[in-house]
Amino acid sequence: MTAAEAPLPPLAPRERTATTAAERRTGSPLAVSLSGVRKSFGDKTVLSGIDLEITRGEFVVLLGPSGTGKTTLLRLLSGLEPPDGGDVLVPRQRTVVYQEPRLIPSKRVLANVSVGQKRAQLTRDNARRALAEVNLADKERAWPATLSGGEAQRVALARALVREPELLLLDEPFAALDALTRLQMQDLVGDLVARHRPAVLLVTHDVDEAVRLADRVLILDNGGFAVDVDIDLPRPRDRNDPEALRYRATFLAQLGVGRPSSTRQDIS
Ligand SMILES: Nc1ncnc2c1ncn2[C@@H]1O[C@H](COP(=O)(O)OP(=O)(O)OP(=O)(O)O)[C@@H](O)[C@H]1O
Repeated sequence: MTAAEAPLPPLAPRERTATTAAERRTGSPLAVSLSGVRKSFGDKTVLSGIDLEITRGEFVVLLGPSGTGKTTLLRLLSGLEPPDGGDVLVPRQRTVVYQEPRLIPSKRVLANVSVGQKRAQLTRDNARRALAEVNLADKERAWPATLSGGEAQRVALARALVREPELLLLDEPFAALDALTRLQMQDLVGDLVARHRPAVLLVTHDVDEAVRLADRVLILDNGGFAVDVDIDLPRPRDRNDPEALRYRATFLAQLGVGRPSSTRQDIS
């Protein structure tokens, strides 16, 4: 079963009568709502009552020390992992991009982009448009094995885009790329998200990536969010901007790197 088919209840923002804090803050309808979500593996509690709202078009980056539950939270949102308790409301149209592109070696690039889609829902034209959006129009007949790592990851992005997700889940999608390609991919993803406006949850270990891309940064620690802060910086962002450096230093400190621990109050 694909994530898009997983049996989680869809959120229907237009049917909501009450306006949530997140909707008031951003002016956009809600895409994700978690309430009191708990998850343990054996006697290890990973998520101990998570509340989270993400609005349509909001780019949320999730940081946290290794093993704190970032991927578990992403898997809950994708529908691949059931919660032990609490409510998970996500849109039906959601898709995940992973660290590795997960292309089908025996299918050409265009077929990889449209894989799993019903003919009625998706024409080859849509797949071609998505490939053009990731600057790979000339690769539609290429085999995955002939692509560079960055190209393969752009095909994975096109495959996600073509589904027009309301929720885009990104699980360290740039982690395996070289530094220059990583920066180019960050810009590309930033542009694509601005154009398509899904809600986004990006899991990463890269604090610079968080400051460059996020509308909002969460740091997961000890089963809950130690930090939940809006990144109030104009785009495109300059990583050497003093305010960007201040966010960076604060997040690193919260993650136990650099100066002593800081919290949300230091930033806002
Ligand atoms: N299926 C599972 N069975 C048992 N334990 C699990 C399972 N999935 C995750 N865990 C445990 O839950 C904790 C959180 O794992 P998770 O992969 O979500 O962390 P993470 O923050 O994404 O880590 P990293 O940054 O290292 O990728 C870890 O201690 C992990 O060993």
